[in-house]
Amino acid sequence: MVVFFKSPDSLPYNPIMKRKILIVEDLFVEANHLRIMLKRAGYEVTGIARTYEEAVSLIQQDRPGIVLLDIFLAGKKTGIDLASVLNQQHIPFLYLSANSNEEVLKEAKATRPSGFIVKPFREKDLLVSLEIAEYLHENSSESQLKREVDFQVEVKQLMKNEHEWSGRVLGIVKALQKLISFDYAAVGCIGEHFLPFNALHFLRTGFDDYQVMDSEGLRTVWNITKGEFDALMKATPIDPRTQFYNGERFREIAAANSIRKMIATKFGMRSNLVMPYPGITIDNKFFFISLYSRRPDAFSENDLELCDRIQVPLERLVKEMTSETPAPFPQVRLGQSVGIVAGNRDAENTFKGMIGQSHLLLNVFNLINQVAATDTSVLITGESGTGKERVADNVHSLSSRRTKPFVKVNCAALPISLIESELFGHEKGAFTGATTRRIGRFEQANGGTIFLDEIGDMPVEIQMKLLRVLQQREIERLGGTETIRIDIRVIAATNRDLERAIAEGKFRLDLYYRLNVFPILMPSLRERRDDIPLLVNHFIGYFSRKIGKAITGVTEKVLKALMEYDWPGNIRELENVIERSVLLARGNTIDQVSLPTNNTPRDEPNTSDTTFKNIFENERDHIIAVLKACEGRISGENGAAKVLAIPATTLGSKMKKLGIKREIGVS
Ligand SMILES: Nc1ncnc2c1ncn2[C@@H]1O[C@H](COP(=O)(O)OP(=O)(O)OP(=O)(O)O)[C@@H](O)[C@H]1O
Repeated sequence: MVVFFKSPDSLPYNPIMKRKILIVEDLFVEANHLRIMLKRAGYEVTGIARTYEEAVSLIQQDRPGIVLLDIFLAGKKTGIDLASVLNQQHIPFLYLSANSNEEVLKEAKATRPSGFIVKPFREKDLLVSLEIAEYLHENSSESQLKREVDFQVEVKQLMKNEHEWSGRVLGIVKALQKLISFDYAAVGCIGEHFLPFNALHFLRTGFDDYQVMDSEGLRTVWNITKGEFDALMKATPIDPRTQFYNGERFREIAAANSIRKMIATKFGMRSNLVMPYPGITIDNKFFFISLYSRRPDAFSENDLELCDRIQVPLERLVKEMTSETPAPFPQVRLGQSVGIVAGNRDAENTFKGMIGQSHLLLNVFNLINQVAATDTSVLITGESGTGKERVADNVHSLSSRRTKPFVKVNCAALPISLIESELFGHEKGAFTGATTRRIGRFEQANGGTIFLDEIGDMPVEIQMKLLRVLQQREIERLGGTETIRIDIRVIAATNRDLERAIAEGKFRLDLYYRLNVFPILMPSLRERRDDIPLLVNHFIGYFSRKIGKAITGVTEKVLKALMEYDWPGNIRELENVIERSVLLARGNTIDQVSLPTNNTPRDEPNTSDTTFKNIFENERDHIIAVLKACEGRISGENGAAKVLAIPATTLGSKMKKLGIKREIGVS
C-alpha cells in the first residue's frame, strides 16, 4: 500500500537518513573537512568533484542521494550549471556558498535548491540543513505523486461521465489545471474539416471557469475572415515533440503571423507549452494540447517530465474519444460558443472572502487548491494587506482539518516576555503571576491549524523553540515536566524579506526551510489592477449594506483614479478608502475619492545621490509623519493604523522596533 500522506512534519527529527552524498567543491581543504563531518554523521560520501565535468562523471558512476554544491568551481562551468543536470535527474542539492552577491544568489535560487548553507557554518547547521533538504525533497515528490494519481482517476472518469467531445475536452483542461497552471488552452486537431475533433480553445476567466471558443468563435473574437484564419492555421505548425517556450523564445515563435501570435496579442499570453500526440491522428493531423500562460516564465523542464508521465493515461483517453462514432455533426455548435462560460465552481464560493479574477490571483487559487488537502506547512509572503490571512483561512477551510480549530497568533504583537507562555502555555506557579494553568496556542490548535502571522518578527530566541516543535511535534508547558504530543498543521505568513533577515542573522535558516515547504506569494494590488473594479464593487456592496445606504457604484473619473493609484497598503487600504467614500457619499454614486496626495509615479531612484535612506529609516520617517497627522492616535477611526492600513497591533510593534515614541506624534 502506498501512503501518500505521511504527515511531512511528523517525520522523526533525529534519524538523518544515511544516504549517499557527493561533494562538489573546488577547495580541497574545505571539501575534506566536509567529508570528515559527513562521515562522522554516518553519511556515505561518494566522492569529491572539483569541476562540473568531474561531478557529472561521478554522478554517472554512483548516483548520490543528495549533492552539496559550491557555486563557484574550478573550470568554466559553475555549480549553477550543474544544478540543471541535478534537477533533470531529480537529485536534491544544497548550495554551499560564501556570502555571494545578490545577482548570483538570485540565479542560484532560480534553480530550486533544497537549501543554502552559508560559509562558514557549524557542523550542526550542515546536518540540520541536510535533514531539511531530504525532508523537502520527499515531501514535494509525495504531494506531486498524489496529484498525478488524482489526475489519472479524474481522466478515467471522463469517458463514463461525459458523452460529448467538447465536455470531455473541457474535462481534460480542468484536470490539467490542477497539475500545471495556465491561462489558455487549445486542445484537439489542427484544421476545421476534422469536426468534431478540431481544436477548441479555452480562455480561463475564473478559478474553474473557461470561455470556450471553436474556430468560428475565434474568428468572431479576432474579427478575421475564414480565409485569414486558415492562413494563420497553416502558419502554425506543431512540433511533434513536447516543448515549452518561455520569455524570449516565446516572443520569437509568436513574432510571425500565426494562431500563436493571435493568442499572444489578443489574450496577452507570454509563454507556451505544447504537448503533441503524434500517435493519435485524424487525416494525418495529430492531436495536441497547447497551454499558454500570461507569465513569461510559466513552464519548466519539470513540466516536460510531467507531460511525459501523464502521456499514457491521456493518450488512452483521447484514443477512446476519437474511436467512438462521432455524434451527429456539428457536435460543437459553431458560432454559438463565444461567451459560453464553462464552469461550475465559483471562485467566490470556493475561496471565502477572496474577490478577483486576475491571472495572478487565479494562480494563488490553484496553489491553495493544491496544498489544502495535504498536511504540508505553508509560507505565505507578500506585502501588508494583500490577503495573506485570507489565504491561510482558506487553506484551513478547504483541508480535512476544517472542523478543528484555526488558531491565529500574531508574532509581532506578542511581547517577548509573554510569547513563550502564550505559545506553549504554563503550569500554575511556573513564574510569579502564573496563578492558574494556561493552555498555550499550540495546544489550543491541536487537531487543527496554527497560523503564525508576521513570523518574520518572531524573536530569534523563540525561533529555536518553534523549530523544535515543528520537528518533534511535542511541547512542554512552561514550568511543566510533561511532554505533550500535538497534531497541527502550520501556516506562517510574513511581509518581510525572510532571505534578507537570514542574511542579517535575524531569522534562522533551518526554520525558514522548515516553514517554506510550500510557498505562496501574494501579489500586490498594483500588480493585479484588473481586480480593482471587482473589489470596488464588492466593498461598495458590503459597506452600503452595513451602513444602510443604497450606493450603486463609482463615477468613471473615480474608477480611473482608483485604477491609477499604487495602493501601498493593498486591499486593506482600498477597503478603507471605499468605506470612507461610502460614508461620505451624498448620492447613489461615489463621485469623489480621497487618495493620499503623494501618489506620484514611482521614479527611478536618483543614482547620483549617494545618501539613500535605508528602508527602515524610510519606514520610521513615514510612521512619524502619519502619527503627527493623527495627533498621536494609533488605533480607531482617526488613528494612524487606519491611515497606514495596518492593524494597530502591528503599528505598535513597528513603533517599538523602530524606537518611535507615541508622544512624538503629539505636537
Ligand atoms: N481577495 C480579496 N477580496 C476581498 N477582500 C480581501 C481580499 N484579500 C484581502 N481582503 C481584505 O483585505 C484586508 C487585508 O487582508 P489580510 O488581513 O488577509 O492581509 P494580510 O496580507 O494578512 O495583511 P498583514 O500583512 O498586514 O497582516 C482584510 O480586510 C481582508 O478582508
